[in-house]
Amino acid sequence: MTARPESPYPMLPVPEALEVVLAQAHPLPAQTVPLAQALGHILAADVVAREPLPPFPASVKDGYAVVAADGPGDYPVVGEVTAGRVADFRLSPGTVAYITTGAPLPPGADAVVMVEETERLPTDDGTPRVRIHARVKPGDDVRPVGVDVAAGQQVLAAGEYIGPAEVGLLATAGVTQVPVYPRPRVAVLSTGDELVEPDQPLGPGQIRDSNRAMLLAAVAANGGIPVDLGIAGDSQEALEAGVQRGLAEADILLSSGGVSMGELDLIKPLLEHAGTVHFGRIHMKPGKPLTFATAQVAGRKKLIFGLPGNPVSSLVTFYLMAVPAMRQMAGWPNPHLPRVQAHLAQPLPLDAHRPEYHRATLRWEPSLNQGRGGFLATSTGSQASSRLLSMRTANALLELPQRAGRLEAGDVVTALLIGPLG
Ligand SMILES: Nc1nc2c(c(=O)[nH]1)N[C@H]1C(S)=C(S)[C@@H](COP(=O)(O)OP(=O)(O)OC[C@H]3O[C@@H](n4cnc5c(N)ncnc54)[C@H](O)[C@@H]3O)O[C@H]1N2
Ligand code: MOO
Repeated sequence: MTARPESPYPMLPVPEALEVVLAQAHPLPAQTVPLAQALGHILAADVVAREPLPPFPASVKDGYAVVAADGPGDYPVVGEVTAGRVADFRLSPGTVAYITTGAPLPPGADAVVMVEETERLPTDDGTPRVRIHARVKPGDDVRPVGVDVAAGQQVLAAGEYIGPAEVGLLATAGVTQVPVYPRPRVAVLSTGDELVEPDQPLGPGQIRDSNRAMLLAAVAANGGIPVDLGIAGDSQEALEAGVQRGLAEADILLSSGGVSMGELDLIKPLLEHAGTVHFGRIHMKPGKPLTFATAQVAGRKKLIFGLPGNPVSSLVTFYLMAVPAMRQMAGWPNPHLPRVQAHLAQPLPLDAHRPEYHRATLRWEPSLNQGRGGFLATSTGSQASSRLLSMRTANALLELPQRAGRLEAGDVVTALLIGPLG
């Protein structure tokens, strides 16, 4: 009797595999990008404001600049200051000046009365007059110099994510060349003789290549720069050429297909040859044959994920392993997918042999937790690795334990977020 074929690769638990991946993923060398391209990057240096904001005492309201000690009464309006101008006069006690929101307070004034607390009076000599109804204190409705941002204050720290507010703070500080960690370039190669381009009719035995379009989109959606390597057939030469091109052009290479036990599953041996294979199987479903390798190319370490060919397996393992690696290379201090608790909307069968990452759609349900609210997880249905419809509308992967039996509706599980909670 001959020995049964068996994979030589130990099956790593997912948390251990993720540690192995993250130990290899290092932030890319920092660069400078124009402010208009900074969104979505991680800042690589602290940002300090040189000037205070506001740089002058500024009115908070549309109304009248006054000397607070004057109190309510009728006053001549001796001038006006609108935002962007400065007063060419000094306000004396017993007079007021018209002012708009954001305009510099004229010298001599120490407070603002909003227009709703005043009344225009008829004029006899051409000088406008106003009745002030409100009593104000010095400083009322005035933003002192530096109240929003002090000169020398640190407004952003290295390691922070640049969202819209941070773009605004960079603009406030006058930083138009922004030090950031670049987005990783991620190349995507589909493998398999059965694959044709999505615009092709299907011949016998053929299917359309869905993984490449999907993974290129997933790379872009997760902050990477996608690089399309096309389809490589199941030959050593074609695969080798695809892998070499990916390693030359990108920081991370994603291949899909050809990593399990078939005679044409050539990716593992090819990666053993091209670099170091760190693991060749993980203890989970779907995506058991995920293979992770690194290669040194022109002095730079490249990461390679041999994703399983089944469309669901490739996308799930992309989220679990490649997204954290991409984030770490892009400078994220915490590269992990966010995790929340969710209540099951229906019973779910468990797998006795592997922990499962069950695709589900999470939404906020106000009636959960005795009316305090919580996330309700609705399964996407049959979880076959080939059924991409099981990823449709999924914004979470439920972390189901390896065990016989099932979970019941209402049971609480942890969920990794892979999409917006819309
Ligand atoms: N004897 C064993 N067979 C298999 C095992 C095993 O342990 N022993 N593992 C199974 C598991 S789990 C998975 S997952 C798959 C992964 O297989 P491969 O990575 O080798 O992928 P392929 O065999 O090339 O393809 C699998 C499946 O996916 C389709 N595919 C591949 N690429 C694409 C693409 N770009 N777009 C759409 N569909 C694609 C392909 O046609 C196959 O149907 O292996 C099991 N087998
Ligand atoms: O792990 Mo495979 O992904 O079950 O189909």
